[in-house]
Amino acid sequence: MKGEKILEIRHLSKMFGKNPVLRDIDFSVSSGDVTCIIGASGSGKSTLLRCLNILETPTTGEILYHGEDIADGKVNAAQYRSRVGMVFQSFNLFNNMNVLDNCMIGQTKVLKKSKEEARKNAMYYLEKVGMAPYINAKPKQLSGGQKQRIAIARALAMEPELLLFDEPTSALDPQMVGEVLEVMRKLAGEGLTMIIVTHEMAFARDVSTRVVFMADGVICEDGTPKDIFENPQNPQTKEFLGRFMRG
Ligand SMILES: Nc1ncnc2c1ncn2[C@@H]1O[C@H](COP(=O)(O)OP(=O)(O)OP(=O)(O)O)[C@@H](O)[C@H]1O
Repeated sequence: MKGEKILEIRHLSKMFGKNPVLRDIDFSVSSGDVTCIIGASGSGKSTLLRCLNILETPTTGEILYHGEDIADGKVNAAQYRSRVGMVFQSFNLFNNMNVLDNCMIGQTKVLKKSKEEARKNAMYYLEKVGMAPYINAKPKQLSGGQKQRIAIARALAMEPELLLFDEPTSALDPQMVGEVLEVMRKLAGEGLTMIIVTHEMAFARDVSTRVVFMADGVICEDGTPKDIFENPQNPQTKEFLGRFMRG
């Protein structure tokens, strides 16, 4: 249901050794939100996203998924990830499988769907990202932009409640960035709930419903794209966006 709270993060901190990478993070995500997380390199954006996908364990704090703490080591990570999916910078496709099998395996193994149903579903989402003609190809035969569109179709085929994107265009050649952003823009338009860590400021400004600015492991500012891009309040946000505007 639109507006229903999906994730609530409370007092989340993460240390790598003695290095505090996330400090007292509080924020929540509701159905229909398209949240872009922006900030300088090393500010902790990817680490936060990885905590939300149980790829990192917070040092302290809670991550509540519909009220249940997923940071306590007790949840079934594969089941959770079928509800809260993730798209990675480096695609993470199975290179020995063709495109169709990449988009079916999670559905048959984790969701226990029949092959027939999984294939139908995979085709639907491959169609959506414009990759249906490539079902028999192996990832190594495809461009970075095509691989990322398959990774997105694979994640969508699980029909997640929330999809996390960790710098999905950072590993792509410039001419392929647009094709992936276009797919993401379409998904946002269709109401998919997304959290996107990105350095694509124009995308954050134009597509998101909400922008979170991070610096040094802290959320400095959290608001609408208009708030953040036209009237930032925090000096670090101003400085960061000023640098971006100057190119
Ligand atoms: N596994 C790890 N072990 C030790 N330190 C790590 C690890 N992962 C990340 N870090 C450190 O945590 C800090 C935050 O990294 P993170 O990748 O979350 O930042 P980021 O904002 O996503 O940066 P970028 O925009 O460059 O991807 C950095 O100082 C990084 O070196």
